[in-house]
Amino acid sequence: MTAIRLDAVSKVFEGEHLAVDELSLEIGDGEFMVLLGPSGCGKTTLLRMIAGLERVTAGEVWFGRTNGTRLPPRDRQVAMVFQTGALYPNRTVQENIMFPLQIAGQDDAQAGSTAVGLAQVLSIDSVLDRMPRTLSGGQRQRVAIGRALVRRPRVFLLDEPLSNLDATMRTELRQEIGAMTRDLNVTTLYVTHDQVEALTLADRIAVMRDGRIEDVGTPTQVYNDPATAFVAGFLGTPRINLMSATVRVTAHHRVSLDLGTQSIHLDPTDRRSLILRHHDGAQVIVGARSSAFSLITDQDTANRLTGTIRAFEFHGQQSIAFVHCGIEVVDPDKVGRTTPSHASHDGTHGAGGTPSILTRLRTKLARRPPTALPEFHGPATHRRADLVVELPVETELTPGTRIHLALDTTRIHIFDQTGHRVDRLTR
Ligand SMILES: Nc1ncnc2c1ncn2[C@@H]1O[C@H](COP(=O)(O)OP(=O)(O)OP(=O)(O)O)[C@@H](O)[C@H]1O
Repeated sequence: MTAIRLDAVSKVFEGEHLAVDELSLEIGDGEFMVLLGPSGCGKTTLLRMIAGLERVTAGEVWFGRTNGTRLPPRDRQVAMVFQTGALYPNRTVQENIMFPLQIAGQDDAQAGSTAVGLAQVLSIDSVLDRMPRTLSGGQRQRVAIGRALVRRPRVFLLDEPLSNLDATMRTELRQEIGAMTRDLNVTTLYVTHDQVEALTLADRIAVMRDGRIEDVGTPTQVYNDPATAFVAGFLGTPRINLMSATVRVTAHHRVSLDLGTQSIHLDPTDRRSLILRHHDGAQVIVGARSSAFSLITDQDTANRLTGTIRAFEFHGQQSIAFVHCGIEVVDPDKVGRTTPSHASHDGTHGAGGTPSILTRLRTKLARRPPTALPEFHGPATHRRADLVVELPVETELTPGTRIHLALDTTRIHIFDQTGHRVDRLTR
């Protein structure tokens, strides 16, 4: 069953800032959904609209079969934890956790014993009598989580709850949050811009950009089969290489991807050949993760790219080479942003055919001078033009060395000029 359904939800701040743009999303009962996206894409705003802390400008928020769009926060059975869990400074840990139960009318003994039980699960039972100011950041977050969960909410919302913790504490608490929410079977929406948190915690990830969702799926789906170049670029370290290419089709329907000074050829049996063979001359973007390349010595290998090492870094488990191949490399953050995403379509009309605030806002945004918008191809800085390649740690290369790389074409993704996949497998 669906626990939360967002139906074309939008938020406009101060009459002109479109923070969330007709966003639709369903979260299943007991599901752990992670909302992942860069700073400012609207994650917190969306969470606050679900909690009822922010009014929606348009669209609807459903909790199961109840339309909760206009419900006051206290009637939504939603609990929220923020970046820094705000605690009552003059109450002990136990008093903080049991407080929501007391407010709900439970007697002190019962509320106290529930709080102690939850504190044990959260590994803070040894600090029950301490005041918040004497706790570490991680302990404070645990108390905030305990206080949020003590009333068994229908929906648990977490807004970057680990961002102020050190790396060790982050990993520890991350695992505990995952285990606890699954044990309690509480529907959870977790906001982060950290891809590791998203990939490790989520049942499904929704990747947000500019107030919209670009992709939703399991961690494996969004990582291995991303919907857009932006999603491909947001997940994975090092970031995926996006190469500007032109499709070339020979008389025998052999497809190659012309990268400017070099080219790669697709196997005739590769399904991408079948997709691209009718698109001779089309401009595409080829996505290849750094691990899809390997260093070769044989100059005759098909799909060989030649380049010069610009920088070479030791990363412990592997080495990373920055290779100048003379190929135009595309910035994932800029693809598909030639116009503001929210200006690209209209259609939202108020009653009686009057353009709604969203339609008027989109028109206004579309009229802005193009100088305000990012360019499709950024200036070809040296760094942007490098391919980033993962090599075995024992490899030793110095800047200036000329190398040959084989590209495993079965692992590439093909995007159109707007950054949408043309060779998607799943979903
Ligand atoms: N109260 C407000 N008034 C005006 N603009 C706002 C308000 N709150 C948020 N915004 C704007 O809405 C956009 C989305 O903000 P939001 O905080 O939801 O993003 P976010 O993805 O959560 O970012 P971060 O990861 O940095 O917290 C931003 O451009 C932000 O400046």
